[in-house]
Amino acid sequence: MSELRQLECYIDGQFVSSEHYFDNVSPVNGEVIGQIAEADHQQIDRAVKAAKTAQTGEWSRLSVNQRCDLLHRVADRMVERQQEFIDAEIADTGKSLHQVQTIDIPRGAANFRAFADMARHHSGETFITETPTGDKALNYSVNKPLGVVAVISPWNLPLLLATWKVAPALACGNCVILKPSEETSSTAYLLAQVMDEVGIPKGVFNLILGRGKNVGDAITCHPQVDAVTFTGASATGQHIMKAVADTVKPISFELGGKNSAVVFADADLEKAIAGVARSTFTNCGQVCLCTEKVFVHRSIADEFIDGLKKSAQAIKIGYPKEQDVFIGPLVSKPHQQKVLSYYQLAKDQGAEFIYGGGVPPFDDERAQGCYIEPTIITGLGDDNRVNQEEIFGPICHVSIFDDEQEVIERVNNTQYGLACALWTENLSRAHRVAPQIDVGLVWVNTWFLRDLRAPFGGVKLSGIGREGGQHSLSFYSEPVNICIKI
Ligand SMILES: O=C(O)C(=O)/C=C/C=C/O
Repeated sequence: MSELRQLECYIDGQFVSSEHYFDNVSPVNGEVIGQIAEADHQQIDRAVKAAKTAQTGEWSRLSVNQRCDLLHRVADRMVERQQEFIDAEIADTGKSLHQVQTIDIPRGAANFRAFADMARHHSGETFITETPTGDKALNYSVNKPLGVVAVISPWNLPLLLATWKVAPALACGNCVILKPSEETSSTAYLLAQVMDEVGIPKGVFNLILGRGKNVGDAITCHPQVDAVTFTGASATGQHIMKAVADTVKPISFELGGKNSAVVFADADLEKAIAGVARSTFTNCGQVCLCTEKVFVHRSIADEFIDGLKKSAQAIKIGYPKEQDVFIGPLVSKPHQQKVLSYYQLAKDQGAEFIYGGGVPPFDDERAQGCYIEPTIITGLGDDNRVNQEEIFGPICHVSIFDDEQEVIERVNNTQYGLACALWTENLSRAHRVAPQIDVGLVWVNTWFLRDLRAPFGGVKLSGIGREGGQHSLSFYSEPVNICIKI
């Protein structure tokens, strides 16, 4: 961990020091665990220019197979260094060892392998054309890289979400400027080391560190940045969209959510209780796909709520590496204050607290951390701010419904449209209801079960576009139609 005491930018194949640094603070106990560089605009310009130059250098002369073999080597090296990635992700986020070992870090290498393999089969289209006037032509398309892609990644699943975009961007032949969240830059720094060790040509992958407010626009608005892909808060997405509008560059946004879980009377109640507890409290509620609204059928409401409360009570909160810990702290003091402000709002609005509502009474260094209690509330209307605004913490509001059409309308009563989890053992109901929910992802009798080939993204305030499988290959490429007169 000592080498993570000072995180540097990686520009044009070199780790470079910066004039300014800011503290990396542990969310477990509030201690300063290191320093993070803050790039200046000259460094950002150098990184973008290096990426532009690399675009027409050795990287562009590699075959797709050579490029994808290199990305498999990146994955291999990440696996070799996985313990360092695990320790770094935990140091930055405080999330549990179980979560980091089973979700965050394995998906880093998996993202590189998945997109390296998909890119090998990224094909074009071919048409033999005969026009009404008797002209004949061969029309085909070739896929070219966009050029320099800015990847702006969030703090909730740092390595998973950075590689979810860096992998396909590189697999499609682009060069990348990665700007991780200032809250969680350590695994991105290790990724830069891996790129360097594997021999990704200089300038192809660049790491720019710093606080979004100081470096974000300088990256996204840079005239030689050809595309922007961002996962994070909807408000930030709106800001980026405005900032880059004059350059008309392609954007791919996976933004906020206010996701529902619906438990029908014909659900397997035990599975639904466990599934909703998982979709609400995983990663301390800090996943864009997490459940914040639960709709349960009246006939099973008491039993369900009792079961969900017992699940919340059984959650062990503690040190990330403590045995059986399910959740650690929230990512930062400001975020803890934001989530607590919604707990207070719920209290002020007269919500009934079924469980939680405060901060765990740690009497040790964790009292200086960003811990918070898993919370279950009920009694607020669908239009209440608590039920309309993304909280991004371990809290859900439970509402009762009576019939299918009613609950579909209530689930869709939101500005967001990312994910939904339906719990029913009735196949017809599952297939009937799922398409009526205005989101990008519907899970039935599960949650966060992911196929990297499937379209991933949201509608309304939850984002623009889809990534995953062919959708990533399409976003990170420019198809060119070539027409040959024959
Ligand atoms: O699982 C994924 O590929 C993904 O993108 C997850 C996003 C979660 C955002 O908070």
